[in-house]
This record gives sequence, C-alpha cells and structure tokens, in this order.
Amino acid sequence: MKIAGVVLAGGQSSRYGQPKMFELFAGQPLYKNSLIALQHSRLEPLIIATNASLQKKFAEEHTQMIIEKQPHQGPLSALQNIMTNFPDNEWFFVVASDMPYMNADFVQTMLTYIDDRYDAIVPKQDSRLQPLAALYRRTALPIANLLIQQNKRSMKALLDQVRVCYVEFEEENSTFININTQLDWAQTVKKESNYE
Ligand SMILES: Nc1nc2c(ncn2[C@@H]2O[C@H](COP(=O)(O)OP(=O)(O)OP(=O)(O)O)[C@@H](O)[C@H]2O)c(=O)[nH]1
Repeated sequence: MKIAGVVLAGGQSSRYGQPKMFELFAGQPLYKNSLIALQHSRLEPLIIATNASLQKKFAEEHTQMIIEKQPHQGPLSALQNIMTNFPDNEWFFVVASDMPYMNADFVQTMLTYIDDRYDAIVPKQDSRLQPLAALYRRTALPIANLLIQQNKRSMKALLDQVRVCYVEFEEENSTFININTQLDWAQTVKKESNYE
C-alpha cells in the first residue's frame, strides 16, 4: 500500500504576521520538522503543498510539490488537491508545517492504526481533535469534493461524515503544540532555552 507524506505549507500565517513555517527552530526552518518526521517512515512520495508566493523557499527540497492555483483555500481544499494529483496513493499522512514537536515516533504510532474499515485516522488529545496531524484515505475524497462544492471547508465537517478511527494521546504529549501567534512562538522558544 502506498502512503504519501504531506506537509501543509500554504497557509496565510495572518495571525503570525509572516510565513511562520520558515522561522528557525533548533537551527532549521520549522516546516522541516514535519518533513523529517514523515521521512523517517519512508512515506512515498513526500509532498509539500504550498502556493506560488512561498514556492521558492522550498527550492532545495527533493520532494514533490503541489502549488495551489488558488491559494489560501484551507486544509480541506489542499487535501482534495493532493488526493486528486496523486491518484496512486491510497493513504495520505497530512501534517501541518507549524508543529515544533512533530516527531517520527508519532508518525510510526499512527501508521499502526491503518485499517480498511476507516477513511481517516485522527489523533485526539484531551477531547481535542488534531486533524492536521492525521491520516486520510482516498475513500474520503468524494466527501471532500461534496463539502467543497457546498462551500463547507472545514476538516471537522469531513470528519463528521467519514469513518474515523480516533487515537487517544496523553495530555502531556507535546506533539500537537502548534504556532499560531508571535506569543506562541516566544513561549516555545523560551521553553526550549530553559531546557538547554
Ligand atoms: N497547502 C495549504 N496549507 C494550508 C492552507 N491553509 C492552511 N495551511 C496550513 O495548515 C496549517 C494550519 O494552518 P492555520 O494556522 O490554521 O492557518 P494559517 O493560514 O497558516 O494561519 P492564519 O492565517 O493565522 O489562520 C499550517 O501548516 C498552514 O501552512 C492552504 O490553503 N493550503
């Protein structure tokens, strides 16, 4: 079975104020963290989904690229686009590009839940769903198409309509921390410097 690894890196970063996926974290652009976590599990292909204005910043990556013609349509449209462009892949491991603690162990754990009975495998922490660090099966595409036609563009709307395996993670697990604002970033960087 072919499982693709996808880094979603085409957001607006409007709350952050500049493209947050390129902020340096432990010496590397933040998006690399998600890419490396997926790389460890030899997912194929590895795909970066982004837009024309950010594309150049990924020039050195040896991954497949999706350049969204209409940028900023959100993660559900990005997923629709990716599944449509990679018809040979059955599953897609989709990870946001703003997660400083994304890691290979998490990716490995999630992969063990792949099962024909599901259209999506989604982590849950403290009753919060994490749809941007999750697995989606091609069988979810018709529903995604329908939702987009109806202008319902949320991942949650998709999860409400497909067969989902929810995987529980402990409250202390930092994998799902993501950066939305400059304050989030300052707190993450501060926490790191305390550990050093
Ligand atoms: N490829 C792609 N990725 C997206 C899109 N929208 C959001 N993302 C990514 O999805 C993840 C979560 O995005 P958010 O933080 O919710 O949205 P954002 O647009 O990046 O930031 P805000 O403008 O502050 O909401 C990030 O890694 C984004 O880069 C999109 O339209 N296309």
